[in-house]
Amino acid sequence: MAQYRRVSGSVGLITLQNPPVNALSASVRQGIVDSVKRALGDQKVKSVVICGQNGVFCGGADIREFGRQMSGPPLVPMIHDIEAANKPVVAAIEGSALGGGLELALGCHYRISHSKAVVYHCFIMTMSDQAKLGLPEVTLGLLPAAGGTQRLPRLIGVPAALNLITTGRHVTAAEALQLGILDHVTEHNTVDVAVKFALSVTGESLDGRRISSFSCAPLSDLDSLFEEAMLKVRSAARGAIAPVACVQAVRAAATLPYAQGMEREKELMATLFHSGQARALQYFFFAQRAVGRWSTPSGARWDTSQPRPVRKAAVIGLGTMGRGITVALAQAGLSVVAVETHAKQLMEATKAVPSMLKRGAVRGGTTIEPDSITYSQNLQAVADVDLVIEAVFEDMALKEKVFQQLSIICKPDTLLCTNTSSLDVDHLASQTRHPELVVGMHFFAPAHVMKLLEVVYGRRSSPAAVATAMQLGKKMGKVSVAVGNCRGFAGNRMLKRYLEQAFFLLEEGATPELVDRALEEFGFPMGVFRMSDLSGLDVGWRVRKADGLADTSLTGTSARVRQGCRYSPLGDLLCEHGRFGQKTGRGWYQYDKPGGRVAKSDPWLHNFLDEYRARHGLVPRCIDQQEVLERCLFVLINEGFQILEEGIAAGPEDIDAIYVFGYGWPRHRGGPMFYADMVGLERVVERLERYHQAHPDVPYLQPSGLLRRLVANGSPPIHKWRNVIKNRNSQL
Ligand SMILES: CCC/C=C/C(=O)SCCNC(=O)CCNC(=O)[C@H](O)C(C)(C)COP(=O)([O-])OP(=O)([O-])OC[C@H]1O[C@@H](n2cnc3c(N)ncnc32)[C@H](O)[C@@H]1OP(=O)([O-])[O-]
Repeated sequence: MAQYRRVSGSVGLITLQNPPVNALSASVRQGIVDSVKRALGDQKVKSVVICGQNGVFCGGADIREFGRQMSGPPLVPMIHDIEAANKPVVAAIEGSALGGGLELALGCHYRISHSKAVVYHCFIMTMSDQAKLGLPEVTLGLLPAAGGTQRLPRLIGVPAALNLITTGRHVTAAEALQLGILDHVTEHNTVDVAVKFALSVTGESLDGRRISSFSCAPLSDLDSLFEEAMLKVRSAARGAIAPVACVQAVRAAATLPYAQGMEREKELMATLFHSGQARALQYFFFAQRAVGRWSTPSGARWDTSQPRPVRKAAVIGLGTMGRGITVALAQAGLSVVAVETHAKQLMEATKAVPSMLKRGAVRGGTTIEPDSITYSQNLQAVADVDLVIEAVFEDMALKEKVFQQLSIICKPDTLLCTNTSSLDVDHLASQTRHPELVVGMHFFAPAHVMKLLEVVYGRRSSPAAVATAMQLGKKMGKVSVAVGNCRGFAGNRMLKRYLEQAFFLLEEGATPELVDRALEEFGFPMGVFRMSDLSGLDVGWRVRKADGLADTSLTGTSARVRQGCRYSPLGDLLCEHGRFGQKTGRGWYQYDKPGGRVAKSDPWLHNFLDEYRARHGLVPRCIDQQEVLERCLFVLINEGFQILEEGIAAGPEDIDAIYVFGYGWPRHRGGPMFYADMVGLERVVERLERYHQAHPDVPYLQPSGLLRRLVANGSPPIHKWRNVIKNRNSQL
């Protein structure tokens, strides 16, 4: 709803009231319509201010209403009536003006916002503008269809509007002022300033204040500007339709009169509104927030577990991961002790880390105090820290030793975290005096850039330990997802199945190019083989060797079988040929030099595959893209259901967040579990069964118990899966 009152004698003050972000629900829209009518009809009122309750102007349309039958007054005529008003209307923007919230402000005659100059946050100095403005609809699979695509280009010009609308990025009040979105910023109380301003413009002509009457600033080569914009969104969006529609809508603003532009905006929105991509992106919006409400099977929860304060942290091991973690901690304002026992590696890190920090500071517009990090070759340097993140080589014996030492050196209440990507967290905990203070913090490379953090709780991890790791992740700007302890945790455990299928497809006749093309057309930034070349084939090989799997001396049928299941030694054989991927200039593809980035098809690899198939009596067959997608994705999804069944992840949102933020799953497809829901659970079961019949030596193709149960329960929508997971006999 919206509250209306008269202030300072002649200003009608309309306050949006819909906590927490004053989203424009039906009742808020009705409240605005009623209040504007009242203000315009009251002769004592000479001007109007619109603001939001609790320091937030408006977070936009109420996303929860999108999937339902819309009721209440629509936004477009509501904003039109505000713009057409014969009394000045001023938007007082605190907190956020996003989506429909900014579109509402663009309908007002003046916009004033809050900007705070400088904030010192531990060692980092940031220019902090409290208000954030933007049109993020594209991130929800939509476009700003309450006039945003037509007013913004008229106000700030086509290139700047294209940038904001196609990326959905939020801008600070300072940038918004510079762009011309705002008329004024203040460090004082925004509503008070807006009321004073409203009094000062009473009676002034509004002719030059209605944005819909503006023309877009003329540009010399409009066609090439839009062609370029289209190419850019198509290459960045990888199949997402909303950015393309956004470009088309802005083009309408640049080429058509306002009324026709609005018609075009409406038409384009109609194509997006009920699309699967919009559903996926809106699901993902809420999924990201759901992962913050974590819980563990032992009863620890986000709202009852108190995190400990962490001011000083240590990182052990300054290889690629350790350096990235050090940077992420320093960027979060922590004091960091960075320990590396190898002198050469330490020396390299003392050069690399500051330059990574510098690059990050330039990108983020911040300055950083390099003294926040101290380097040491001696583990004793961690004696007084609150939390340690171990990032040494992925070797259990080495990690055991480190944990035993840490347990002696550190304060008794220091949290001990491991950045292992698959090893047993409970086993590491058992090496310490306080196993309840041990958790996994599984970062993804590069650790200072990638958004995902898997927080792995062990059997004995205390609620406070989990809460502390989750909160620290958030402080580092990560999406922290709490998962249980098992081999590979959630993400890598699912990935293993996906990789296996990709190898099997090669054995059966596919090429890396075919598999990668199918996955990239699906929306992954890189197919599985291009990705393996980038991350290095030797990483998995080392793990397989440690597990006793990578034995290429085996011949005959046993060469392709391990523990009674089908196994492909292709990756092991490539490594034996010294083909580790980009770093050696050869992998599943060839590169112009070691470290080269451009993957080229490699005739050697194709010959190698032919010979391999001939050696093992495998007759290559024609494999199409659909089979590639079904085999690779459905097996990964199936493992996801198994993970849910075992309680390793608490809900499908956790798995989807892990895959979107950590593994490049296209966001406009919502994540693997949402994708399964979209495809239809029955179909997933049917295809898995079919592939399992064809490949009985691959047990993971058998549909998981939970997947079958969901189908038996009538394939409920994804938001009801948790009920079935909780209640094994659920009939919903
Ligand atoms: C014709 C149509 C044209 C217009 C289209 C649009 O406007 S499309 C919209 C364009 N607008 C956007 O895309 C803006 C989306 N919102 C944001 O980006 C951020 O919420 C924020 C920056 C406003 C505040 O960040 P923060 O970290 O302070 O807070 P937080 O993020 O944790 O959210 C707190 C709670 O509020 C909930 N909620 C939030 N917004 C909405 C909403 N619009 N609706 C419903 N609910 C919303 C959120 O789910 C969470 O609920 P929970 O989990 O507690 O039950």
